[in-house]
Amino acid sequence: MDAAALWQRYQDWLYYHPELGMYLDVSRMGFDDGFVDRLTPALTQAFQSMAALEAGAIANPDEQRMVGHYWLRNSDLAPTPALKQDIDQTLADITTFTHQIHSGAVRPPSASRFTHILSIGIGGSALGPQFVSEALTPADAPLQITFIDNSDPAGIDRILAKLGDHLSTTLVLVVSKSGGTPETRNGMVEVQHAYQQQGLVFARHAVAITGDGSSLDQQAKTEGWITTFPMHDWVGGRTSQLSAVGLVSASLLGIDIQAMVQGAKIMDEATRIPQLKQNPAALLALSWYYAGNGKGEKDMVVLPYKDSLLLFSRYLQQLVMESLGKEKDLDGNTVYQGLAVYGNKGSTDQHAYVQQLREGVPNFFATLIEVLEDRTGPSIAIDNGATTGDFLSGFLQGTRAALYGNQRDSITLTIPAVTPRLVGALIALYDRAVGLYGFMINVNAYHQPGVEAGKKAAATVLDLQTKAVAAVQAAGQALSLTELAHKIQAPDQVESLYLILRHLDANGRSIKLIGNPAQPATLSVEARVEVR
Ligand SMILES: O=P(O)(O)OC[C@H]1O[C@H](O)[C@H](O)[C@@H](O)[C@@H]1O
Repeated sequence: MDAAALWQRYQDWLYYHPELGMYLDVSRMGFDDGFVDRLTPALTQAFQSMAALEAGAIANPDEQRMVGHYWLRNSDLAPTPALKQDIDQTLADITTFTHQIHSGAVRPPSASRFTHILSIGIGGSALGPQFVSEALTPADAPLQITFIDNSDPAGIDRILAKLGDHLSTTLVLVVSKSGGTPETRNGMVEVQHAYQQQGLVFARHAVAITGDGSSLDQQAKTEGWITTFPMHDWVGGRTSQLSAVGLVSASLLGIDIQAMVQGAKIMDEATRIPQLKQNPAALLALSWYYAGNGKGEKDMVVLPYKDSLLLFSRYLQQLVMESLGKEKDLDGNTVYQGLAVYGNKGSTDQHAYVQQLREGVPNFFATLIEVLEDRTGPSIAIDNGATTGDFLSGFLQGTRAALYGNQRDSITLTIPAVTPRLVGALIALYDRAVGLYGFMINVNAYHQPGVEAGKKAAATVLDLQTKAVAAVQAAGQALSLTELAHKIQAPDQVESLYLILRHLDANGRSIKLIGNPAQPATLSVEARVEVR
C-alpha cells in the first residue's frame, strides 16, 4: 500500500472518543472489507450475547453465575434493587473507611496513623491492584503499598524485612474472593506470625476483602478484624478491579476511585454501541480475530510507551489468557482456544526482544500504547530541541513503521495521559473486548476450569508429603524410595516422592536423603536426627 493509501486507511479506521480523548488505530492490521463482512454476523451475535449478559443472563453456564462487573460502573444496570443497593453501599463504605484511615479515626493500637498497606492476594485479587497502584499512586500518597502475591517464603521475608518496624503501622488487606486460595492463606498466616513475633495484635491491623460467608470472612469476623468488604459472586476475579478488590487499596493510596469508575462507565457506554467502527472494543476483538485466525495463532505483544503502565501487560495476561484459554467451546467441542499475551514497555523492549518481532518468527501482533502527555511540567531540550518525550514518541512511531515494513501487524492505542479516568477506561475497554471476542469464538470467557486441575494436583502432592514423612519417621530405618512408595500405597508415585523428599532435604527438614544425587533411583531416605 502506498503512503497516500495508507494515510487514507488510517483515517478510515481511526476511532476517537471525544470525552476520553482516546484514539484507537487499527489501520496497521491487514484485514480487508471482505474479512469485515465475513465476521459481521459473529460480531452481531456477540453484541446480542453481551447485552443479555449485562441484563443478568447466566453468562457463565458451568458455574451458573451471572457476570456483573459492568454493574459496578453503573449500579442502575444491576438486575435487582438489592444488588444496586449493595454496589452503592460498598462504594460509600470504601470512601468512609478511607477517611477514617487517613484521619486516624481508625488507627493502629500503638500509633496515630497507618503508614503502610500490605496487600495479600493472588491472580485477580492482586494483578489489578498492582497495576493500578503502579500506574496511579500519587507522589504524596498518604500510605505506601507492598504486595504478597505468592507462597514464596523468601519473597515474604523480603517484604517483611522491607516493612521492618513499620509493621506496627501497617494495614493488612487480605484479598480473596473464595477466601480459600492457599497462597493467600499462607501469606496471611506468615504475616500473622510476624505480628505475633513483634508482640502486635494482627486483628487490629487486618481487613478482609472476600465473598460473604467464605472461610476468610468467618475468620475476620470471629477474630474481630478491623472490617470486611464484600467480593460479590457475580464479579470474576480478573474483572474485579472496580469492585472492593481494587478500589479499597486505590482509595487508600489517594487515587480518585470515582474518576476510575467514571472512566470505566464512559468506556462501557462506548463499547455497548453495536457498530464496529464506533466501538473500540469491537475493533480490538475483530483485530485479534484477524491476527490469529480466530484461533489465537498469533500472540499479542503489549508495549505501553510509559513506565507507569508497566504492569498493564501482566494484568492483561490474566484477563485475556484465563478468559480465552479454553479446551472446550460452549457446545462442548474440543477447540484449544486462547490468545497469548506478553509484553513489558517501550522503548525498553526495543533493546531486548523487538529484534525478533521485526525480523524473526512472525507469530505475533503488537499493541503499542501511546500516552500523549510526556510529564507534568516542561521538558528540557536534549538534542536539536527534541526532548526525552519526543524521543520516546519517535521510538514508538519507528517501531510501528518498522513492523509494518516487514508485514507485522500492530494496533496503536493512544491516551492523553495516565489518569484514574483513563486507567478505568483502559480496564473497561479490554474486559469488553475479551467478552466480545469470547462470544465470537464461542467460549465461556468467565470460568477457569484448568486452574482447578492444577490446584487439585498440588493438594495431592502435599497429601503425599504428609504420608511420606509419617512413614519415614515410623520406619526407624533407612528406606529406598520404592520401599517408601509401597509403604504409603503410592507405588506409581516414586518420582513425585523423590521430588518432595529432595525439597525437604534441601531445607533441612524432618528427613534426609542418603546416596548419590545424580542417581535418584539409588537414594534412600531416613528421619533426620535433630542435633542439639
Ligand atoms: O480471589 P481468590 O478467590 O483468592 O482467587 C485468586 C485467583 O485464583 C484462582 O486460582 C483463579 O484462577 C483466579 O481467577 C483468581 O483470581
